[in-house]
This record gives sequence, C-alpha cells and structure tokens, in this order.
Amino acid sequence: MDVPDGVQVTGPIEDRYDEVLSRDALELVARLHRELDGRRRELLARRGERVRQIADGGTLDFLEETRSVREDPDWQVAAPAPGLVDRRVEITGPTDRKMTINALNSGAKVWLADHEDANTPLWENVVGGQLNLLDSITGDIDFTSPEGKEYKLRSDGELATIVVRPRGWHLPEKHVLVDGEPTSGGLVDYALYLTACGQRQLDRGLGPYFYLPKMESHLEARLWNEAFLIGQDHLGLPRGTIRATVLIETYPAAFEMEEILYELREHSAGLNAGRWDYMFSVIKCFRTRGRDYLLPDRNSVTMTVPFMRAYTELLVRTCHKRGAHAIGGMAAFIPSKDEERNALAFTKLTEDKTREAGDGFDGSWVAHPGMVEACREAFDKVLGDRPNQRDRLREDVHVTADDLLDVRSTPGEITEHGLRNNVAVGIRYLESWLRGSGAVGIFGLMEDAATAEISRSQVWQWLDNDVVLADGTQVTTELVETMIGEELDKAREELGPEGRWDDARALYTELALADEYADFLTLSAYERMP
Ligand SMILES: CC(=O)SCCNC(=O)CCNC(=O)[C@H](O)C(C)(C)COP(=O)(O)OP(=O)(O)OC[C@H]1O[C@@H](n2cnc3c(N)ncnc32)[C@H](O)[C@@H]1OP(=O)(O)O
Ligand SMILES: O=CC(=O)O
Ligand SMILES: [Mg+2]
Repeated sequence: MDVPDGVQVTGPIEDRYDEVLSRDALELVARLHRELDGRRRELLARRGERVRQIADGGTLDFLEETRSVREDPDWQVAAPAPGLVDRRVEITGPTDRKMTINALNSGAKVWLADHEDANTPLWENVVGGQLNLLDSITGDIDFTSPEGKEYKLRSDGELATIVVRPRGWHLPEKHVLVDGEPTSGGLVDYALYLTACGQRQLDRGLGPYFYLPKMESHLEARLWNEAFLIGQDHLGLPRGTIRATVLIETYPAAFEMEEILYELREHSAGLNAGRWDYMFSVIKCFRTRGRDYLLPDRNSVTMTVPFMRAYTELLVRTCHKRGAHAIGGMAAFIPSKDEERNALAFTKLTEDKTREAGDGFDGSWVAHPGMVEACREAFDKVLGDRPNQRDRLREDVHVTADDLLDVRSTPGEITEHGLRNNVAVGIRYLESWLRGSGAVGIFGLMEDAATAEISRSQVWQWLDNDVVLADGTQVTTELVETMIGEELDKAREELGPEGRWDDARALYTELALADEYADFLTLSAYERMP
C-alpha cells in the first residue's frame, strides 16, 4: 500500500483493498480531515447544546437569521442530473456482493447503496462494499452463492442509478487515522467512492451521487458542500458534477429544509423524508419533556398522524418551490411467506406509496426487490409518462412550527405489547448488527439502525417519564429487565443459541436503562467492534 505522510491504515489489508484505499483516495481523506474535521466536531458539539436548551424548556423554530434565504424567490437548485430525473422507485440496501447485484437488477430507478442505517461499519464491510461498488461500475461483478446460485448484472441497460449513502457526521472511522486522529466515517466513505468511481460514473454519462444522512442543520450541509468542492478540485472533476439528496430525518433539520437546499444548491438533488430517524429524533430531542412529547407504540405512529403529515407536506412544498425532487420514505414492509401477512404488507405498502404520490412526492423508497413493482404502480398512476412532478408546487400547503411540533395530537396507546416489541426488536437487531449485518427482517418488517433507535429510545423515554401502560402497569426498570430476559430466551430458542446474544443483551440494557441517554446506538456498538 502506498500511504501518504500522516496517514495510517490500521485495519487488515486484504486482497484488492489497495484498489479503493489508493494513494489518491487516502490523500483526499487526509485533506478533508485536515480542512474539515475541526468544524465537524464543533457542529457535533452544537447538537449537544441544542438538546440541552430543549431540556431546559427551549423549543425548535424556523431561524430568524436565514429568513432572507427563505424569502428570496430567485434561487433554484441545479437541474436534475442524468440518471436522477425519474426516481419513482428507489431501493435501499447494504453493499454486500449479492445484494449489490440484486439491487441493481431490481427494476428500481435508483439504488441507495447504504453505508449507513443498513450497514454495520465493520472494516470489511466498509472496504468490501467499496470494492463491490467499483466492480459493479466497471461491469466486472458476479457472485455464486454457497448453494450454487449464480448472480450477474442484467444486460438490458435497465440498471438502477447508484447513489451512495456515507455514514453520518457523528460516526468515526477508527481504522483510518490522519495525524494520529480517527477520521470521519462519512468523509472516508465519500472519499473512497469519489476517487475510485467518480470519473468512471461521469464516463458512463452519470455522476458521483450521494444521499446525506442525519444532518441537524444547514451548517452541517455547508460542511458537506465544502467536502464536495474539495473532492472535485482534488480529483479534477467538473464542479457541480457531484449531486446529493439530503435526508430530512432529524427534528431540527425539518426547520431548516430550505436552507439545506440552498447550501447545497449547485450539488443538490433534493430531499428525502427519512421517517424512521425522524421519529427517533423527535423522541431524542424532547425525551425529558413529559407527556406532550410522548409517542404511543412505535407501530401505531403512522405517516398520517398530524406531526408526521406536517413534515412530509412541508418537505414536498419546499422542494418543489426550489425545483428539487422530493423523495418519500421507507415503507418497512417486506414480503412474507405467510399468505395473510404478505397480502397485508402489499396493501399497506400500496396505501403508503399511493398517498405519497398523491401528495406530490416524485418517488419513494422500498426495502426489498419484491416491493419495487407495487411502488412503481402507485407512482405510475400519478406520474404517467412524466418523469417527476416537480411542477406541482403545493402552494396550498402552509405548515407552521406548531404543526411540526404537534406531537401531543398523535392518537394511540402505550401498551405492554408495544413495550415488549421494542425490547424484542432491539435485542434481535443489536445481535445481528454486532455480527456485521446492519439490516434484518424481524417480525415481518425491515429493521435497521433507525428503527432500532426508536425501539430503545422509546423505552428510555417511557421510563424517564414514569409511563403507565394502557393496562395500568407502571413501566419500571425491573419490568423492562424481566422482559429483556424473556425476549432473549425466546430469540435464542427461535434463532439458535450461537451468536452474540449476551453482548446484545448488555448493549440493549445499557441503551434502554442507563441514566445517561446514549446519543446513537451505533456509536455505543462501534466501541464493541474490532
Ligand atoms: C430507515 C432506513 O434507513 S431504510 C434504509 C436502510 N435499510 C435498508 O436498506 C434495508 C434493506 N433491506 C434489506 O436489507 C433486506 O430486505 C432485509 C435484510 C430486510 C431482508 O432480507 P432477506 O432476509 O434476504 O429477505 P428475503 O429472503 O425475502 O430476500 C429475497 C431475495 O431478495 C434479496 N433482497 C432483499 N432485500 C434486498 C435489498 N434491499 N437489496 C437487494 N437485494 C435484496 C435477497 O438478497 C434475496 O436474494 P436471493 O433470493 O437471491 O437470495
Ligand atoms: O434513513 C431513513 C430513515 O427513515 O431513517
Ligand atoms: Mg435514517
């Protein structure tokens, strides 16, 4: 390996790793780290400050200091880039070799190649995923499963456009050090992909495209924009060829959507309603603020409850006002072998995508190739031959800060079933994450880091706020500990005793029961990884 001065790669170097951990890529990582990491840390500290202000009785609101950006009628984001004009179905998923091929072949218009919610950032996933991306772009990718099933890319030219989701600003990469410091996981993911694949994607008439997760402010978007300028300059790529869709999936970011589009405007490819992390963020931001911010059982918080509806309506309105795509959220339903469950999953998915298409979204997400067709049908009914509906301005939408903050009007109960489900899902998910699989089907739903965050944060919040369940039972530490033991036994029996069950139990207990609320489960879990 040819490693620049000041850079150390401490993870094991396997066959072909040097193709993505190239000198060029590591030079870019070093430059990004030296120029941007101080600001990244400052911005992370500001997040903590905002949570403290809310805990002390503060709230969230649209920003006074950026009013001129919102009121200026004259700016628009860049015109949609090639491969990102028609986005009616987007599939998401991890970048392991088999799923890379399956996602690209799925018939979806876009594949969100995920190094975030759906990925455990094990070193071999981080680097191996990049190699799979590179091979899929050079066309040199195939795979044979242990059962002998063979996989290769379809040859009819209908492959999904690749959009890579790097890790969020909070996650470090401990296997790449610059000047002795761990680097930003997101910047490493970005730099490796841009270096290996940026020019190659341009040569194919596409471009280096990204989905940006978990941002909490327009200043964090400004930092990504600077990373894009540095990356393009460093590699000699024309300015504006990088495009990024930002997930609006934190409560604070919902108040800065327009500013986020503005910061990224020459690189912007729109916004996405990251509904699961959004729910997590609502709980997290107001977790100590009592009954007004208590949500009922996770699975009863649908997209039609008032605060969720306000958020998606504002997202469509904001995007289309600025010429940007508005992309809908993840319906977590996945096909089931049980006929009844399967029918219900398809009914729910169709309802969800039909509502989004009717509301003006330009496309939406599915978690599984089996759901691509149903999503496409829902959008086809509204879009027909048009590639998107960015011209639907939704000037009828008027969402206020109070609408976004109206958690209190969410109908539903907190039940024993909901509590137990949170415990069961949380433990099963963490066990899978610790073994290297960051996305898993549990009880008929796709679970990933975002949904699991809800499952542990609700329990923490219900304990902190002395919640009494619908049947009159008080939520106590002892009750949750008993459920953890019971659900662990069930999971072991059902899925087998081998695996990291004891670690999952310890981690879930820490995340749900500790006095001090952990910012991200992935940070706590990453500390337990080699
Ligand atoms: C909140 C958010 O951030 S959402 C975005 C992040 N989350 C995700 O991306 C999760 C994406 N989905 C998945 O990872 C998977 O669908 C899971 C883990 C939930 C379920 O996967 P499986 O247990 O393999 O499901 P199942 O057995 O039904 O899969 C059938 C086939 O579809 C493939 N498949 C399933 N989901 C996907 C996917 N998202 N991308 C590509 N291929 C997929 C499987 O690899 C399998 O292929 P095979 O028949 O060739 O072996
Ligand atoms: O990343 C998507 C979400 O819903 O969270
Ligand atoms: Mg998310």
